[in-house]
Amino acid sequence: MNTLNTTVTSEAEQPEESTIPVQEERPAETKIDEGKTVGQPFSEDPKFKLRNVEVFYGQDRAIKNISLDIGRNEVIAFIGPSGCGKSTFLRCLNRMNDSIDICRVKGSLQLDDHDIYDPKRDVVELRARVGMVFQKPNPFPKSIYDNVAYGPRIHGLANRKSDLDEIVENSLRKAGLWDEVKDRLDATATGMSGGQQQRLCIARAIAVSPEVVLMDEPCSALDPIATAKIEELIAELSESYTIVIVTHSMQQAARVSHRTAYFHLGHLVEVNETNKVFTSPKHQLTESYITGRFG
Ligand SMILES: Nc1ncnc2c1ncn2[C@@H]1O[C@H](COP(=O)(O)OP(=O)(O)OP(=O)(O)O)[C@@H](O)[C@H]1O
Repeated sequence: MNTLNTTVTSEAEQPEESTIPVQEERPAETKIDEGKTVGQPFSEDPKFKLRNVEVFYGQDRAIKNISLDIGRNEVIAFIGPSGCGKSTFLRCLNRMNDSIDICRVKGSLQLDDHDIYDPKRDVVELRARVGMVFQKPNPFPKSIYDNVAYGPRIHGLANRKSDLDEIVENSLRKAGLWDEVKDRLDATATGMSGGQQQRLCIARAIAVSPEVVLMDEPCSALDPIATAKIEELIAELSESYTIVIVTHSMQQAARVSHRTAYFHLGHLVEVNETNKVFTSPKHQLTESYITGRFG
């Protein structure tokens, strides 16, 4: 994991600029070459192999010829200024963009060497394998137990009540929530704190045994203590799952991810090991962003 700033602390306590050491020499790359990403966008034996990906909203091209591998059991952070395409690219990975009528995805997107956009693909099954946690916790207005049991029930993962109980308990344990809720599993989930609700959403996502968890700014609605809990959880989950996290917090990217990808105006400008991105960025746009000159 990164060597920059491993202590989990609140963003409020740390101005973004203060912990980012800046290299003495300016990065060599200055221009954006469409389709070219500096650093290490490719890996051996990737979980996701994404090539020449373009995403259009109507006539507008939001993602511009991006190629990237995402490794197995890797935590990769997507960073970049608002509107640069991080969420759009993330949502391609489990076809969440399908629900937006004007959205069109081009290029080759493979999960374990199989086309994610194959028209014959079962999208419900895809989303069980590639789960998602959103910015705002969105538990169902049901009990804590039923939130976690929902996915396993619809996917037929448990034949007996005792099997379902076991899945619910294990998922809540992995999400670091079991001890807080074990005596009130029948209570309604919407009565929990924001941080608890977000951990419940993580438990719900992992209850169907996904291989990948996508997280779109999972801590942006949480206080520093709840944020720290989610970050600890990401570190634990990374032993079993591939995790892709969109974040506006560079400290968070530095704390939780192995690699960081810097997006700019729909381009993937730079990808590298997280500590390299933050200590010796190869592209001037990355450097400008991480040193707070824009974004
Ligand atoms: N549903 C949509 N319809 C039309 N355009 C959209 C839609 N969603 C996103 N866009 C556009 O696509 C571009 C990329 O947006 P996206 O939300 O992916 O960026 P982002 O980097 O995640 O931004 P933020 O950090 O603000 O969440 C922006 O220009 C945005 O306006």
